[in-house]
Amino acid sequence: MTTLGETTAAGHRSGFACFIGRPNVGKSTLMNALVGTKVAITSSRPQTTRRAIRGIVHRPDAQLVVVDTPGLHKPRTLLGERLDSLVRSTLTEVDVIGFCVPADQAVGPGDRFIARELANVKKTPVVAIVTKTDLVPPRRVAEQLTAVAELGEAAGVGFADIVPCSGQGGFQVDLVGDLLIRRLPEGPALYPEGDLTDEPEQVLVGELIREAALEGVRDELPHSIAVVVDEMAPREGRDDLIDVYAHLFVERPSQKAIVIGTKGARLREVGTQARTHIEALLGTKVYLDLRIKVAKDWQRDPKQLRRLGFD
Ligand SMILES: Nc1nc2c(ncn2[C@@H]2O[C@H](COP(=O)(O)OP(=O)(O)OP(=O)(O)O)[C@@H](O)[C@H]2O)c(=O)[nH]1
Repeated sequence: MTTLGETTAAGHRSGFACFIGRPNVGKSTLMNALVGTKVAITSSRPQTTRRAIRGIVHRPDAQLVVVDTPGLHKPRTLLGERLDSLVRSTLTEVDVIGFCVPADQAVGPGDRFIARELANVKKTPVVAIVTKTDLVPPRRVAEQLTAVAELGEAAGVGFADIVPCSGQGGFQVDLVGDLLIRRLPEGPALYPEGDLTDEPEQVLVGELIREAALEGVRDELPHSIAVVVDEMAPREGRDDLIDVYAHLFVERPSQKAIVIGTKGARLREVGTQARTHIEALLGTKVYLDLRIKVAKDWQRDPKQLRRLGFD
């Protein structure tokens, strides 16, 4: 479904990265600084992975896709006995990991816990990033770089690089990008250039809604249901909520009544079920605005078919 970019020039690199670190160490800020725009999420599903995509760094020589590590933003999970399996599998599936440790706090048990976990992920290179350097004097940054190097040695993680940066201040953000990209395999762009919203994901979301609507309906109705996702975007000022606006089309008013159900009960159920699945797909909370419309005999109308995505 995704059109691959044409950039297959020799030496072009592409792949996936994730950031890991204690809560509040500046992972999201750094990700957004790297991507260059405030993309809370653009979520697509490359190959079979179920990771939500946080953003894509497009460069002439490389494409770096930053994926989310679900759960790690939540202190309870992070400081718990173990990382959940989803996070573990993310760590093994990406090409490079950025391990964030803030410059303004001493290396502590939380960092050591993560470092030990990273030591188990043998195949994936880890770039250690000392974040928030703008908050401390240079001497302190230097001390923290040493402390992080020692942390790596003690835990048995061989850091590929250790780099100081400030996502907020824009200090060495490009260098962080360079160091991550250096660890990616050679390959063509995975997403079209400039593409941060992605239609394929919208198609998948539409499918989830259709699936929920089909549950329990019989006869010819399933073929009469089509879903179009009109818009999907992060809620302004929030990076943990995505608004999804969708229309569910049926062919006749009688079908509309069936889908809506008594006092709207069925449509509400469809919405709830679809939302749960979309949230699992995107790895974030979702507000779903689902409306139903009659598109008379759309299956026989070429114009309607095109509009509903059946080219
Ligand atoms: N001074 C300064 N503050 C920063 C920097 N990066 C992040 N912050 C601040 O630190 C706080 C946490 O930043 P986030 O980017 O949300 O950190 P996070 O690691 O993604 O946090 P969780 O999602 O909770 O794990 C916010 O108040 C940011 O504004 C930085 O480079 N310098």
